[in-house]
Amino acid sequence: MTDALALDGIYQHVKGRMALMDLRLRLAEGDWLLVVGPNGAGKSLLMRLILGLDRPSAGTLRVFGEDLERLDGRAMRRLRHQTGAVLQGGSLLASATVLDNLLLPLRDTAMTRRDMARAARLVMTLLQLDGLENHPPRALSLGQQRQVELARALIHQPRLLIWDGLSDGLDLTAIRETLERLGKLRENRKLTLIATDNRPEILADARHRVAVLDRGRLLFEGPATDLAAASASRLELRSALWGQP
Ligand SMILES: Nc1ncnc2c1ncn2[C@@H]1O[C@H](COP(=O)(O)OP(=O)(O)OP(=O)(O)O)[C@@H](O)[C@H]1O
Repeated sequence: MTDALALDGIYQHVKGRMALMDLRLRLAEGDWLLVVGPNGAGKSLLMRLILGLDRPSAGTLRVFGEDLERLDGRAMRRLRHQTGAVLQGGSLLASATVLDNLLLPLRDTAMTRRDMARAARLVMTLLQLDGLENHPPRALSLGQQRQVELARALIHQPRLLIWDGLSDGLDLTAIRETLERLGKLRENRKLTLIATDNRPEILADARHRVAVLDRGRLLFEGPATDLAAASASRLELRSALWGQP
């Protein structure tokens, strides 16, 4: 079976220094990976590479078997359609309603207005946003705005979801509940998820794979259940997670 994601020897040079070093990673379809690391570890840079927004300085990156380096514009657009992204910094259009924000990814598709409305209803119900369609984003809480961004990233039924900054606008309970809701998409459609955060607390009850990134290096990658044992014997891992030995 084709991997959802395969990174081999990825390096990224940013403004005179190496910001990502020799990253190797494989995810099967339906795998979920939480990437944790302190500020500046390189999480957002990595997400941008996976989304094809930046190109790596070296190494190979395949998404659903496609080598991003070799894709022409058309193939990249096709691949982007299989991917949804929630990035840091908030990205909702302030002048549009929640519904119009949600429909943005469907703008250039052949979908009918009716199918679009159905797709919007599905993601709004999944993320418990019903009733908010005609509100402007500023009328929503930060957490609701984040959920709208998430709904927009899911409206075209992507196979891969990138969520950079789980705790932006959401507390640990809201993150857990949201991941549980997304679990339906994993069961029904084999959604692959890569999510990042700088708070190791989000790993407390993680049931999936986790990775620890620190200063551009992947210090750990594996089942969440193996992390405690690994960090008990590795000072650098404890220090990356908790900032102390
Ligand atoms: N456009 C840029 N110009 C210069 N340096 C950059 C740029 N983007 C990222 N960096 C640097 O690359 C490193 C990794 O940044 P990145 O944003 O990926 O970290 P992060 O792990 O996502 O951090 P955070 O948890 O704060 O979001 C940092 O040292 C950052 O300063």
